[in-house]
Amino acid sequence: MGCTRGLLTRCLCGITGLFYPQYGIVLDAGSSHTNLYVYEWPAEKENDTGVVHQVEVCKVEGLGISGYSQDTEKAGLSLQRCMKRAQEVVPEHQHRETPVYLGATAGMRLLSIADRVLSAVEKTLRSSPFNFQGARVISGQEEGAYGWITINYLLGNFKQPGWLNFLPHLRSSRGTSGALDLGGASTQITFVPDQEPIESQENSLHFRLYGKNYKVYTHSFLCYGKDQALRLKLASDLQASNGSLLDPCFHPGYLRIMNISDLYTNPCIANGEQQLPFTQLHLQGNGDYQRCRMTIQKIFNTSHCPYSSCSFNGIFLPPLQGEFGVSLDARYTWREVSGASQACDNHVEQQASKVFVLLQVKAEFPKIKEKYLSEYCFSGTYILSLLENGYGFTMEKWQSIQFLGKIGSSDAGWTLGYMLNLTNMIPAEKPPTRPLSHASYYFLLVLSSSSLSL
Ligand SMILES: Nc1nc2c(ncn2[C@@H]2O[C@H](COP(=O)(O)OP(=O)(O)O)[C@@H](O)[C@H]2O)c(=O)[nH]1
Ligand SMILES: [Ca+2]
Repeated sequence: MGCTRGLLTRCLCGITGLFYPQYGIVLDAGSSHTNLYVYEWPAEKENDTGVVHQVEVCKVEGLGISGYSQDTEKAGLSLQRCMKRAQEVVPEHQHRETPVYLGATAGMRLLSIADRVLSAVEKTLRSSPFNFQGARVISGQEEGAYGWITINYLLGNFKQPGWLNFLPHLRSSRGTSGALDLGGASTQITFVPDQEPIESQENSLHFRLYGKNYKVYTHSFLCYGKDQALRLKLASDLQASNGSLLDPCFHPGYLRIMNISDLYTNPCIANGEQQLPFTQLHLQGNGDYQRCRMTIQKIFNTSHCPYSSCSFNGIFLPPLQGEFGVSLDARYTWREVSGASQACDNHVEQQASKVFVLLQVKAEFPKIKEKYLSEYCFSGTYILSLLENGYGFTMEKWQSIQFLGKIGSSDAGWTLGYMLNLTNMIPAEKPPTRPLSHASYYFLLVLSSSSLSL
């Protein structure tokens, strides 16, 4: 319908344009995999809180984009299937106006040739019909901040009930939730501490959202995502071994042979390869939850703290306060956390029961891919160690932790917060409460103009 003719059609266009939901696309290029998210919101409410929601998630097949460093073209090609899926989800007449963003996280922070991979990815995204808005490596601080914004936006914690505007002195400082995100190559902790000031500048964020100021603490531990943490642990265990390891963090019956060079050609592991008199690691599982905790404990250096309080490796951490949501990737880990001691602690008397244990773990978690299943003992035990020994979540504070997969229809994770920020959908000031919504305002306008022209 052409929108250039008379007032009435122009207004009608205005109204129908308001009724079209709007869309945004974000690709989360993680160290182990990429997910594409499509978000939707009603056009006339975009500055309200809690109205943007996820309508599609497409898991990109293959590696995380940093895994294509030897063949960067494939990094771009790997995204094509999900980009096609996004074209089916977003109505065709809105493709050109729909922004698409790609944010890459820790896997790309660790890659020296990240730019080459990003330019291959950019080529694919530019060739799509959407409005390409950039592909970049986001910082650990951004990843923590946007994860915090996502969780609190979806929980409605930025929404101040309307009646409080008439009694500002009574305005409830409705609390916000802390956000914990455990990836494969990094992990983030973000929350509003009670204690002021935040002693280290690099951990301090200031937000003004919907008319309220937030002083937020965040830290991203590069190399402490669960995949890199395993490498840190093995590199430490290796120093006191002759090339074969009985590892309590793997279930009995687990066998793995690794090239030492694969372990040490990784920016997370400080050099140590040349001192080793062997080139391969023979790893055999002999699951023991408590001993596994002890071998993991070694990768958290708590020997020095230049602040009033620290987490580990000399990083400032104010006293924990409030509720915490553990986001997305850790959801998988929650299954592992709840099954950790079971997945590790199978004292095995004889060969037969080793097979039984493996089958039992498989039986317990039939849908889980073999790759993840084999690391259940380690990854479940790792998140427990990270929370308790790394961050100091004592057992009673555990009640304050919610393992979040989705909040409503939307995955918890940094991508929604990233898009809200880039599309300016979180105003610094609270939008004026409109007596009428745009749509009803237009409708009345049309009604009055058509009665005039009749
Ligand atoms: N157990 C399990 N883990 C998963 C699954 N999918 C992804 N993960 C893990 O979740 C983590 C995702 O990390 P990712 O976001 O790629 O890395 P980041 O760049 O550090 O954020 C990795 O450790 C993956 O192995 C799954 O289906 N099951
Ligand atoms: Ca991630």
